[in-house]
Amino acid sequence: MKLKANDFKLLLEGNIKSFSLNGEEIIVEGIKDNSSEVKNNDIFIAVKGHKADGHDYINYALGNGASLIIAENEDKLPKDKLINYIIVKDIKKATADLVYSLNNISIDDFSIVGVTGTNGKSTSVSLVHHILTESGLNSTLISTVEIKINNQIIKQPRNTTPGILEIAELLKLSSESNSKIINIEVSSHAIDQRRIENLKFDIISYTNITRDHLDYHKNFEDYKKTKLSLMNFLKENGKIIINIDKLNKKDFYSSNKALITYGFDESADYVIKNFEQNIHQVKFTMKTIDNEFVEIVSPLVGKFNIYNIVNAFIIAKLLGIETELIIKAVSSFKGIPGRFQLVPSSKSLGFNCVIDFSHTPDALEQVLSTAASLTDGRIIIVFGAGGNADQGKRKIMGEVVSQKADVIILTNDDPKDEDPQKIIEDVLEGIDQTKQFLVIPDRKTAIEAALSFANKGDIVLITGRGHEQFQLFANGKKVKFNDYEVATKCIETIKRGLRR
Ligand SMILES: CC(=O)N[C@H]1[C@@H](OP(=O)(O)OP(=O)(O)OC[C@H]2O[C@@H](n3ccc(=O)[nH]c3=O)[C@H](O)[C@@H]2O)O[C@H](CO)[C@@H](O)[C@@H]1O[C@H](C)C(=O)N[C@@H](C)C(=O)N[C@H](CCC(=O)O)C(=O)O
Ligand SMILES: Nc1ncnc2c1ncn2[C@@H]1O[C@H](COP(=O)(O)OP(=O)(O)OP(=O)(O)O)[C@@H](O)[C@H]1O
Repeated sequence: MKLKANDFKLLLEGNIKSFSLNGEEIIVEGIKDNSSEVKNNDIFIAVKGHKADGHDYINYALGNGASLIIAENEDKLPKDKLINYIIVKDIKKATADLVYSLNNISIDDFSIVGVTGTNGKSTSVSLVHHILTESGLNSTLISTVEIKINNQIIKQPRNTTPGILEIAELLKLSSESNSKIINIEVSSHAIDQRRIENLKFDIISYTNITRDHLDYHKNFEDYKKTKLSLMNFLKENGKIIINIDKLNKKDFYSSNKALITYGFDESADYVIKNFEQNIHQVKFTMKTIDNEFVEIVSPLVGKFNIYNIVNAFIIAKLLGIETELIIKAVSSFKGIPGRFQLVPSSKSLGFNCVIDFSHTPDALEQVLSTAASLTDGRIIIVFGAGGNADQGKRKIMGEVVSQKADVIILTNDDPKDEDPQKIIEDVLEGIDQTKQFLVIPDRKTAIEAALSFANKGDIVLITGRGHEQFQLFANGKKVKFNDYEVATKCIETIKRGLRR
């Protein structure tokens, strides 16, 4: 594609501070914001980030063949050569305007569903995607666990919500596959960093807002404000869905037309009733906004998952799916890996082992309460806290676990760049040391210990890392480690020992 100065003026209307375009036309093959990905005739967008400043890589991008530099800071342009550049006031707006226009992506062609909240995003969007595809509709899923168009995996996610250029690429691919419904998880980081620039949501769903990511956000109020600001991206006739048991209606648009509520609270538009569960399934009744009574059976377990199911039900209804189809699809959705995932082989040892991704105080509380309601035996938990993340939540996680578990084994999660011992000490501050507890930093040994302690009827909960495949240590060290696989192997070893 060849673009002239006037084309850029139109595309970046009102955003240009200064520019210098040498020659008649600029050849544009692609748009990149990472210098190492730049190829001949790509535009390089220089972004000042949290770790690095893209402006420092302009020379590198030019060396890779960039045909044009778009940046915010004119002082950082190379002074020793004649280059094509445009200085803009707002780099995120410029990125979104360019990438969507040059790829002919019209946001209005899509129905975009955004799920946000501290916990329950991946489960909710994945279930919506399952309901849509089971009902014969094309759908795109953008989540922490996977990125899929219909049943085809497109790529492994790096973030919960990808950056502007990656979202644009996924919308383009979706369009080519005739998938016009986009289900995307929206993290608070993504809202703050404007990764969702130019998107317009048909539906925005809030699962809950509890403590997390206070390493990034100044305080809880700032975190909540960021989450709530997602409503600015709602289409004019869009809908907001909230869990009324967990969130305050007053924080959301007051217009009853836009807001749909669910919960056990009788005042909700969708009221959950008569819930019962065992380790394999939940069953409940739901009174819908149309006063229908719907019976739901799902292999997902836990009261928190009932919320996720109802959330997905409402989204699917708003997208036009028939109630009967939704009920059928919900009953066949086995969940996503590492979310209250049962390790079936533990059954033969007389106890249940469950892998769960809880890594916030609220998620731990939900999962421990669920486990407690499912057994008269003990709850043995293997848990830790992640590095490079909210340090203040560690003590609270220790307190929650002390209140709800019978045996606590404190271990390493993903320490990342932090000293694992320091993380353990932060969690220990919250642990009730009169409880039965052990500190076993090596995660495999901790899992082995928990599984060896378990008696008939107990539940062993292994939390914090869910589906993750690698344990992350300092200096980028990655060690293959999946909780489900490790637990399965340990159970096999215990069984072999018993047979001898
Ligand atoms: C702190 C943070 O959130 N960073 C995110 C942010 O990166 P950034 O823009 O700040 O990037 P940076 O590394 O400072 O670099 C600045 C610029 O220089 C460029 N650069 C850099 C190096 C180089 O050699 N050449 C070059 O051009 C980079 O491409 C970038 O454009 O924007 C990137 C693109 O969207 C994200 O991938 C990246 O996520 C990092 C990897 C991350 O770990 N983020 C976590 C905190 C996060 O976002 N988590 C949330 C949710 C988690 C949850 O739900 O629990 C998520 O949405 O994933
Ligand atoms: N609705 C909910 N309320 C509270 N806790 C929940 C809820 N749904 C799931 N959880 C807990 O949170 C964990 C992560 O679930 P899920 O992946 O769906 O959430 P998420 O918001 O996408 O988190 P992440 O972005 O970190 O993956 C689960 O393993 C469970 O412990």
